[in-house]
Amino acid sequence: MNDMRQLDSAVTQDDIKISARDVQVFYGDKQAIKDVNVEILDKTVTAFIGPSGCGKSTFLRCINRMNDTIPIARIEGQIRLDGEDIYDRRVDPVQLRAKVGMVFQKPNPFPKSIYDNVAYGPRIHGLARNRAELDEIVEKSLRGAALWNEVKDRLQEPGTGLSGGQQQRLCIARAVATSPEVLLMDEPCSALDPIATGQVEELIDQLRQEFSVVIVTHSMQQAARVSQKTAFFHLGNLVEYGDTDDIFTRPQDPRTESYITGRIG
Ligand SMILES: Nc1ncnc2c1ncn2[C@@H]1O[C@H](COP(=O)(O)OP(=O)(O)OP(=O)(O)O)[C@@H](O)[C@H]1O
Repeated sequence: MNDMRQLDSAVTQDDIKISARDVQVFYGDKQAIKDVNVEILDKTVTAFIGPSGCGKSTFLRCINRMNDTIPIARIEGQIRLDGEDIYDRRVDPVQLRAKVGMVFQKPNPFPKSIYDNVAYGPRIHGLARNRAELDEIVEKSLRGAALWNEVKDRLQEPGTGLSGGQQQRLCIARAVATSPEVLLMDEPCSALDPIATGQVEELIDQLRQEFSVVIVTHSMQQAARVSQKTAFFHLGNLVEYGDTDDIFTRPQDPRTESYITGRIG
């Protein structure tokens, strides 16, 4: 069992969006995640930090069952979204991923127009009854991703023709278009310059007004800037979880302290 810090008593059951219980992940015989227990709050940005290879991305991918796509990956334990077990046999992973969207390290727009990139999810999930409704969703999502003003006059141009930072915001628009409840972001700024990084960070802060955001980051400065909660992972263990301010100023575990002061990692 990890010596994880408890949530503060002000947190109620309603605030908990995701709860993970005794989660283990294996790739073949190798264990990548060990006995992770954590509650992720709604309308909050949670940062996952820790040295390379400690399991941050593996655990993130458990939350929308992206690990299902890796044949040798096996998960034990339980992850609940609003109290529902997401690994229950009746849960359709495609539906789950509409509710729990994901943005990857490298912007990966589809080889389609800007419009069609954003319209893709709503089309496959039947979220619009007609073209006007679809137009509305596309505009709202692009506005939500702070990209509308830059692309409104060229919606039919390819998404791949945008700058890296614009492409990442397009991927965020694509993820928010299905009205997700949780947005998972795996190092979303690592391929971006400082200006584009600033724009995406500002966006993350706006997105948490609507839903729960979980971000994997190598940058402790970024974790401190964007998150309210931080989870520190080390060698597959969730070592410490708590308010971001506390993790960075008063870590309880010597491994967390070593990492934030640059002694491990
Ligand atoms: N598809 C895979 N097949 C086999 N092993 C994997 C796979 N993906 C990850 N691993 C292993 O699982 C462990 C955790 O990797 P993971 O990518 O989750 O760590 P991370 O903390 O996100 O690392 P980084 O910060 O470098 O991205 C590592 O030992 C890694 O080699």
